[in-house]
Amino acid sequence: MCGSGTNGLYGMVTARHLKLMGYDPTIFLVNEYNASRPDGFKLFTQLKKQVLAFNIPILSSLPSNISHITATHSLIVDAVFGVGYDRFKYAALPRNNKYRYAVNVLRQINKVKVGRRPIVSIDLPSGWDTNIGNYEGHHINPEMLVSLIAPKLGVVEFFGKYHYVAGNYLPSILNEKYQVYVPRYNGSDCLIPIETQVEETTETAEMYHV
Ligand SMILES: NC(=O)C1=CN([C@@H]2O[C@H](COP(=O)(O)OP(=O)(O)OC[C@H]3O[C@@H](n4cnc5c(N)ncnc54)[C@H](OP(=O)(O)O)[C@@H]3O)[C@@H](O)[C@H]2O)[C@H](O)CC1
Repeated sequence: MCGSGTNGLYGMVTARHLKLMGYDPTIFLVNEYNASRPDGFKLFTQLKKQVLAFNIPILSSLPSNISHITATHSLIVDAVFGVGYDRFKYAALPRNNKYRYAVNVLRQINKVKVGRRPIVSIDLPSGWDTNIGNYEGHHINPEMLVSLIAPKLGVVEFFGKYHYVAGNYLPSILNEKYQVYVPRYNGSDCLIPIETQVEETTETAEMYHV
């Protein structure tokens, strides 16, 4: 599920990789990239062409029946919102807004108990605030999170099973300037596993031990 910002572009790239690895992804594009952001828009247009050339379907609307999604897909990649998410803007969106719908679909998928489909979030679980995380507690708790460059402040409360840091492209000058904590990559690795503390709640017990 891809949003209309850079996080969504990462989702499209993920779909391309999955296809090349032999999987059969479908992209649900919540909205077209904002044309007033020329660099990103160019990238979006190119990526869209590329994924279509790989025969990856791009849907602009999701089936209203969640069970249809979970029956046809074994894993959901959440690339709807990343650090560009604005919770105040979200709160002001009308009830029938497509971003709201996408976030609600993710929440519904996350609640499914029988025939559960894991969610992998890119950079931040959609609906989480960069600094304060899942502030009202009603957004998704994905099984896996891939933090880009460095984990954001808000994900200290990420209790999913897998957490990785990826995106080893922060120049040291910026690292020093902003005091960003980036764990050390091992050799040519592209990912760093971060230990997670799976919180023992009824929900996580059902998720991981049953
Ligand atoms: N910038 C970097 O150096 C890096 C970014 N990375 C990746 O980029 C994302 C952040 O990308 P950004 O485009 O800034 O934001 P999002 O992808 O989170 O998307 C915001 C878009 O969503 C639309 N939208 C709709 N409703 C809302 C809402 N309530 N709040 C915010 N945004 C909303 C919005 O569209 P508009 O048309 O409304 O402007 C935005 O287009 C980051 O998370 C990484 O994945 C990497 O980290 C690399 C470095």
